[in-house]
Amino acid sequence: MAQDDTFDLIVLGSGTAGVGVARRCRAAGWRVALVECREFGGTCALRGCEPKKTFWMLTEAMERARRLAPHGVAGGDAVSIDWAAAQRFKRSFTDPVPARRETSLRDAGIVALHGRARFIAPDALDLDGTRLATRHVVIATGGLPAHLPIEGAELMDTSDDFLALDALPPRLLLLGGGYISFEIAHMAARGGSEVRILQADRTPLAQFEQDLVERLVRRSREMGIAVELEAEVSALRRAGAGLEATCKDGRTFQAEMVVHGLGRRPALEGLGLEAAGVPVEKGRLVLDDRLRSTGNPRVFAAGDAAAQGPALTPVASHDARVVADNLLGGSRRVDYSVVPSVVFTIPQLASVGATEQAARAAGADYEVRQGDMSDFLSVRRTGETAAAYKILLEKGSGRILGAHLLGPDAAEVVTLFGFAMKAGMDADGLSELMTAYPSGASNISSMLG
Ligand SMILES: Cc1cc2nc3c(=O)[nH]c(=O)nc-3n(C[C@H](O)[C@H](O)[C@H](O)COP(=O)(O)OP(=O)(O)OC[C@H]3O[C@@H](n4cnc5c(N)ncnc54)[C@H](O)[C@@H]3O)c2cc1C
Ligand SMILES: NC(=O)c1ccc[n+]([C@@H]2O[C@H](COP(=O)([O-])OP(=O)(O)OC[C@H]3O[C@@H](n4cnc5c(N)ncnc54)[C@H](O)[C@@H]3O)[C@@H](O)[C@H]2O)c1
Repeated sequence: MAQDDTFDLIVLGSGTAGVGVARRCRAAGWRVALVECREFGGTCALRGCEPKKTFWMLTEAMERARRLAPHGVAGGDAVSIDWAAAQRFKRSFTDPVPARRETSLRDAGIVALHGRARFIAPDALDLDGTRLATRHVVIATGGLPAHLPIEGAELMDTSDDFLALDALPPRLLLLGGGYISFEIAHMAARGGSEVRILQADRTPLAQFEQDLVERLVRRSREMGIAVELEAEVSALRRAGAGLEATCKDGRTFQAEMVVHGLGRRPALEGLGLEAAGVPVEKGRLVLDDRLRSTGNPRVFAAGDAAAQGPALTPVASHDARVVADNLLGGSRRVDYSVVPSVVFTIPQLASVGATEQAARAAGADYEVRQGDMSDFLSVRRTGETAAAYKILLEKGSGRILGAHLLGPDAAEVVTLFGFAMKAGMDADGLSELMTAYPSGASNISSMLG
C-alpha cells in the first residue's frame, strides 16, 4: 500500500459493529479500509455468542435426555458430554470464520488490513509504520475483561480460555455473577465440573427481573452449582496445583480454574486517542447520541467499544446502522428502548424492556401479570421444573413496559414481546395474535390473560 493513502473511512475492528459499518459505506461507493489486530471475525462469531450457543445446545440436549429418561428416552440417564468432541464441533463453526470474513470483505471491495492501528493526527492513523490518511474513522474495537483491583488478577482465565478447552477442570470458580458466569456455570456443571459462582452483592444478573433470577439461582443450586452471594473477591493466589480466591469477608475457595466474569470494558488501549482529540472519560469514549465523538467530528464508535447501549450483538448491529447512516449524510440517534436479551442457562432467562424495579424507579403506573409456568404443557413436556413469567403493563393503556421469562423457549418468546413493544401493540393486541400451536409462543395469551 502506498504511503499517505487516503480513505473515506477506516474501521478499527472486524466484529459485528465494524463489519456492519464498513459494508454499508462501501456499498455507497466509499473507499473503505478495515483494520483487525487479531484474527478476522470478532467476539460474537469466534469467542462469544456463537461458540457459547454450540456448547449450550449440546449440554441442553444431554440435560433434556436425562430429564426425559423416565418418560420414554430409554438410556437418557446414561447420556454424558464428551467435551473434546464438543470442542471439535464448536471449531467446525469457528475455524472457517477468519478466512471467510476476510475474503468476503475483500470481495466487497473493502481493504482488509492486519495489525494494530493508532491515531497520529485527527485525520490519520499509523499501521506498522504506514501512514493512513482518512476522512473518517469508526472505532469498533469491542470489549475486554474489566481491570479490577483484585490482587493476583493475572491468574484468572477468561471466557475465551474457557471456550477453547478440550477438557473441563475438575473444579471451576467463576468470579462475578453476571451473564458469563451463569452461562459457563450451567454448561460446565452439565459437563461434570464442580462449579461455584462468587457474586459480590446479593443481586446476581442485576439487569434481569430479580424474582426470576431468584428462581434461576434456586434451580442452579438444585443441580449442584454453588452460588455464593455477598462474596466480593479481593485476591487470588496459587495454592498447590490450583488457585485460591479470597473474599473480602475472609472466605476462601479453591479450584483448578478461575474464570473472569466480572464485567467487560471498551477496548481503547493503544489507539492514540489523544493525538486525534478524541476524549475519554472513566474508560469510555465521550460520544453524542449519534455515536460521534464530541471532540473530533470525523470519528464515530459502535458496539462494545462505544458502550452506549448494553454490550450485546443486536446492539452492535444497531449501532453499525446508525453510524453508517450518519456517515452517509443522515442524522440518526441510537434507540436502545427495546433490546431483548437472554442468559443462556438451562432454563434460559430472558428479558426485554423495564424490570419492575426500573418501572417503579421511573414512577410508571403499571400492573403486573406473573405466574409459574412449570405446569404449562409445553414446559412439562421438556421435563424442566423451573419456568415463570412476569409481564409489566401500563395501567389503562395496556402498553407492554417489560416482559421477563424463565423457561425452555424464553429466547424465542421474548423476541415476540419485543416485536409487540416496537410495533406499539398493546397487551390485548398481542394476546389476540394467532400463534402456531402448540409452541412456546402460544403461552403468550395465557400470560396476558
Ligand atoms: C463469552 C461471551 C458470550 C456472549 N454471548 C452473547 C450472546 O449470546 N448474545 C449477545 O447478544 N451478545 C453476547 N455477547 C456479547 C457480544 O459478543 C458483543 O456484544 C459483540 O460481539 C460486540 O461486537 P463488536 O463488533 O462491538 O465487538 P467485537 O466483536 O469484540 O469486535 C471488535 C474487534 O476489534 C478488534 N480490535 C480490538 N482492538 C483493535 C485495534 N486496536 N485495532 C484493530 N482491531 C482491534 C478485536 O480483535 C475484535 O475482533 C457475548 C460476549 C462474550 C464475551
Ligand atoms: N448471553 C449474552 O447476551 C451474553 C453472554 C455473555 C456476555 N455478555 C455481555 O458481556 C458482558 C460482560 O459479561 P460479564 O458476565 O463479565 O459481566 P456482567 O456485568 O454481566 O456481570 C459482572 C458481575 O460481576 C460482579 N462483580 C464485580 N466485581 C466483583 C468482585 N470483586 N467479586 C465478585 N463479583 C463481582 C458484578 O456485581 C456483576 O454481577 C455482559 O454485560 C453482556 O453485555 C452477554
